[in-house]
Amino acid sequence: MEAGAVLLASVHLRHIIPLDFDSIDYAPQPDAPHVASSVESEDAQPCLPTIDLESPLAESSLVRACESWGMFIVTNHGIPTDVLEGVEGDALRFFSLPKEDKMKALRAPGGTIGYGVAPLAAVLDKAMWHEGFTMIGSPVEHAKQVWPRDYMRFCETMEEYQKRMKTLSEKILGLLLKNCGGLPSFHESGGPSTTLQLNSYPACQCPKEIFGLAPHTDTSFITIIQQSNVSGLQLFHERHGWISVSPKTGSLVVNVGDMLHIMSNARFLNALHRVTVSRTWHRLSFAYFYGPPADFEVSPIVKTHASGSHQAARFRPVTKREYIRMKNQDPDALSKIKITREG
Ligand SMILES: C=C1C[C@]23C[C@@]1(O)CC[C@H]2[C@@]12CCC[C@@](C)(C(=O)O1)[C@H]2[C@@H]3C(=O)O
Ligand SMILES: O=C(O)CCC(=O)C(=O)O
Ligand SMILES: [Fe+2]
Repeated sequence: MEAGAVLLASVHLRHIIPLDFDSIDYAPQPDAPHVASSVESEDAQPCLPTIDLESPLAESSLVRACESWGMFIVTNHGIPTDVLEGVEGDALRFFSLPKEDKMKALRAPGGTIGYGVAPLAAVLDKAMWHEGFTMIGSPVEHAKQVWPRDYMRFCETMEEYQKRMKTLSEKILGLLLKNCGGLPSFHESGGPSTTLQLNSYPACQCPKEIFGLAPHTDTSFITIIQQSNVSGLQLFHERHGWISVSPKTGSLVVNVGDMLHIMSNARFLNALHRVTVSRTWHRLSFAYFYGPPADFEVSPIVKTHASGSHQAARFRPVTKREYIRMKNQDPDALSKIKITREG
């Protein structure tokens, strides 16, 4: 068998094609039942920090939020309302199409872009009440399959959104890393790796029996999430348990991914989060992932103490490519690169 055929055979289509949302035809999810009921009522919950990016205190607030939560909300982020509304409108236009039209944009086996379930479903071998459309830059090849004559509008909306999100990601990371040399220039390594993922979670008759997205951490440095006005996103916090991150019109959610956790030598928490589904409402979200180039070696930035000695590195250097390969085999890839010291 040729290498390509082996790859094709090893990626089963059931790990790409979303569920049939008109039925409840999925295997029992033993660890998902009553997920929603394990969350405290929203009034009793602590609030995630909200950070005004135009405030003179933005830098210190961002650092504190990453140290204590790994996730925060940003306002005054500079993304115009029409850009936010544009992506929501065009995503809804795509996800509202009949399934056979969406299937024209199906992700290729082993590929990363196009329509399909989140790759996490294959890693965990778990059904999720979710469909996604992933793009890196222009989605033109897939959009053309779906709308042969009218694909440009969708592409322009998505390209503009990604341009704005890249600038915002670099602003946030620049502030976060200001004290330790700033965001590295990825120029010579081919630029940062960036991806936009449109997420759709249709209304579900049995919302307590299945996740929209099962608990996970993102691989990125940071992920910027725009939510439609339906709740569902939850963050795990060691002291508070699962807390809801409710949508607030015009604001964006930012979370720390594994790569920034590693680069900050575990100072910044990588956010463990999940998505629950609603019996009544169709929820959409748009996640922009900003990470290092695939072959750029990410190493912990360690502090030098006043005495001249260095803080110990808690992880060995790793490229995103190698890390993803490990994470695809075991979601707890961090433990594989942890440096343990005896004595
Ligand atoms: C750039 C990416 C990050 C992501 C894998 C992907 O290639 C595109 C989808 C992303 C996503 C979204 C849902 C959760 C997640 C773990 C998954 O399965 O697909 C993330 C991936 C990630 O952060 O590793
Ligand atoms: O739908 C959401 O709010 C979060 C999506 C998410 O976690 C992801 O795309 O990685
Ligand atoms: Fe995520």
